[in-house]
Amino acid sequence: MIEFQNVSKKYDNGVMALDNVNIKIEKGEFVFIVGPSGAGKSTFIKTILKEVDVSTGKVWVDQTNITRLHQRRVPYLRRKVGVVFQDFRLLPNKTVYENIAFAMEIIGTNQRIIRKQVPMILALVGLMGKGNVYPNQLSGGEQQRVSIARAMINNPPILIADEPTGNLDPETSWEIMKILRTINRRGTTILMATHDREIVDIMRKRVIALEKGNVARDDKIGVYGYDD
Ligand SMILES: Nc1ncnc2c1ncn2[C@@H]1O[C@H](COP(=O)(O)OP(=O)(O)OP(=O)(O)O)[C@@H](O)[C@H]1O
Repeated sequence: MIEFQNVSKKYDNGVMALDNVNIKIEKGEFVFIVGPSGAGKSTFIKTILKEVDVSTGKVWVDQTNITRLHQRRVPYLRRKVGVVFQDFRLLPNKTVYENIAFAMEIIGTNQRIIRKQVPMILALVGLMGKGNVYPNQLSGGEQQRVSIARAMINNPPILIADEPTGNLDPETSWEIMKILRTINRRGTTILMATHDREIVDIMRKRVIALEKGNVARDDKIGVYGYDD
């Protein structure tokens, strides 16, 4: 589903953010990406979204070599990868329903389908009946649920979650993890970058640790393994 073959990324300032990275992630896996600050986690994620171009090596996403992908094709790549961020990134002037519907409108889905699908995804994330409220009327955990709903509404095969629990208390974080686990069990490949030790240690999933741009660990059932 995702493969990095000898991938290096050197930024213009000379920083080697990824240094000969080889990683293969199969369809349906749940993978944690951990590592100290500056280890290359964000660069790794941005590479999959083609927000950064690699310096050398090849990146495959859903059977496409995206290192060769024409800029014109990038929107199609992004449809295959839902993304959730620590800070939710919802549109403040749109309701919950409109935030999610917007993700369907921009790919040309007709309103009849949107009206049917949005309530279904709201039910999946446990927000039934919240379609008409605005993001600032919701708790952090609820906003993150909206952001997951928006990321999943077009049913991408891959979901990237970049520190999705970073702004949430432990109890709310676990509610979010339950939703991600449900989505994963339905077949979506999930990649989650995190600094949350408890979650990584309890979930017992594959853990890839990046350090200074290198894969320092890659364990089928791994642990967080840092003191921060
Ligand atoms: N646009 C950029 N230009 C130059 N250097 C960059 C750029 N983005 C990141 N870097 C550098 O590349 C290295 C890896 O950064 P990256 O953001 O990928 O790490 P990270 O593991 O995501 O860190 P954090 O946990 O703090 O988010 C760091 O040394 C960083 O300073």
